[in-house]
Amino acid sequence: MRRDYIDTGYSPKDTDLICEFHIEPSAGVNFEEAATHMAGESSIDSWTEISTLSPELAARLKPHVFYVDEDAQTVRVAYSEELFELGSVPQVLSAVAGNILSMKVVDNLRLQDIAFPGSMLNEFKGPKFGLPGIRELTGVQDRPLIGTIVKPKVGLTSEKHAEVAYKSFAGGCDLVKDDENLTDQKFNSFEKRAELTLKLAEKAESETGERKMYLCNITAPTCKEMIRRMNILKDLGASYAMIDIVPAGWTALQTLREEADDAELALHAHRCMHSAYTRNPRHGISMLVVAKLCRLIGLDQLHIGTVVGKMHGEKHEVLSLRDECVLDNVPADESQHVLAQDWGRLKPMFPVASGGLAPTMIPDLYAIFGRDVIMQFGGGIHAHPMGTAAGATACRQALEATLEGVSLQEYAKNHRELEVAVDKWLKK
Ligand SMILES: O=C(COP(=O)(O)O)[C@H](O)[C@H](O)COP(=O)(O)O
Ligand SMILES: [Mg+2]
Repeated sequence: MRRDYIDTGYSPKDTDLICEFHIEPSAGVNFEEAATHMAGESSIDSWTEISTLSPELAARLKPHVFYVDEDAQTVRVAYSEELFELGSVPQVLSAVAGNILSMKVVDNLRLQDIAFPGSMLNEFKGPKFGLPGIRELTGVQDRPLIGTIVKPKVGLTSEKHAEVAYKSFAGGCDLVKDDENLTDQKFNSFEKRAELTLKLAEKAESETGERKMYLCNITAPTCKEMIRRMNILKDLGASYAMIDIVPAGWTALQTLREEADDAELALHAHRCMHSAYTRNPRHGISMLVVAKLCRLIGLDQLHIGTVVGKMHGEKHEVLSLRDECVLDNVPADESQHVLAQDWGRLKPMFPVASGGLAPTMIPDLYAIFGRDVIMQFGGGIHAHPMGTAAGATACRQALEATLEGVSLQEYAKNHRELEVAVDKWLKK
């Protein structure tokens, strides 16, 4: 292992890929030793001196640990772009989030953020629709979008699934999605579900005069099957496809983005399983990195948390995720371990807030996110005492009240569905 990776006098080149790590050395290992091993193992080196690593090669490709803050247990590393297959997310992760997470010299190690150089951004398509394109597609320009997830998560027949989706659309939802664990089960085959639900989405469109988007889950055992399902949606006239990004994997996402380009399908990124590596603030990979990789590859909308719902995610973290989705230029924020990122030509993604939400939380959600958010209510719609359609209507009424600056209680006086939702969910 070379000893010259710590290099606080180094100023990163514009073409360098920069990573910020949280690093906790194991007992008996000093901080710089751990950082040195981490830098070497994530680039060109091994655990011991290797005769095959010539000084010339090392000088060209060695990483530079240019920022070291032992008190904050934080280092930043600049990597030459030559170390990477510029258009490959899997290869980047194999380098900067691969072996190093397993090393004995650290007790904990977390990849907090990656700042991508322009040379890498140019290798990726980014979102095809993105936030502006989704507003175009749905015809909803000046308010948050309201979505639901058909519940129960799984178990309904295709006919029943389509019926629940129709009621959600008719009641006022802009989007209806499959749940993350519904793909192609015997009780509800992908093809039958897609066909029946898209037909009823169309019916709801003609009845309501509003665009109605069905997000069918194309997560599949192989990329070939995923693409076949995507093409079925395209042939059925769908506008969207949904994918479980973590179980499906990064190669699948890059394949999907390539194939979806001609299919003109907006891509909804469900992030189930992300907590396997994002939840521990001391070890793993941050959700910020996941979000940035999704924008780089080109998903159009991404779950980022709710602050007020059932899933973990503090407000500052959720807002950092929101900014990374929507801003063209993200400023550095040391307190949140966010590196500066210029997104160049890559479009913004639509943030999605979902998980444990009830219609009565809409004022809080709007206060947190503003207009550019997709608010998704699963139980919050399908547990409404008057049924699914009323649950969706209660969400639209709560949103109308919020946008008009009227309290829910006031607005509920002449909006029955909201009144029932307030009785059920507003903390007394
Ligand atoms: O089905 C739901 C929410 O259903 P419900 O509204 O009934 O809780 C989603 O899978 C979660 O939002 C995922 O969490 P996250 O959005 O944090 O990834
Ligand atoms: Mg779900």
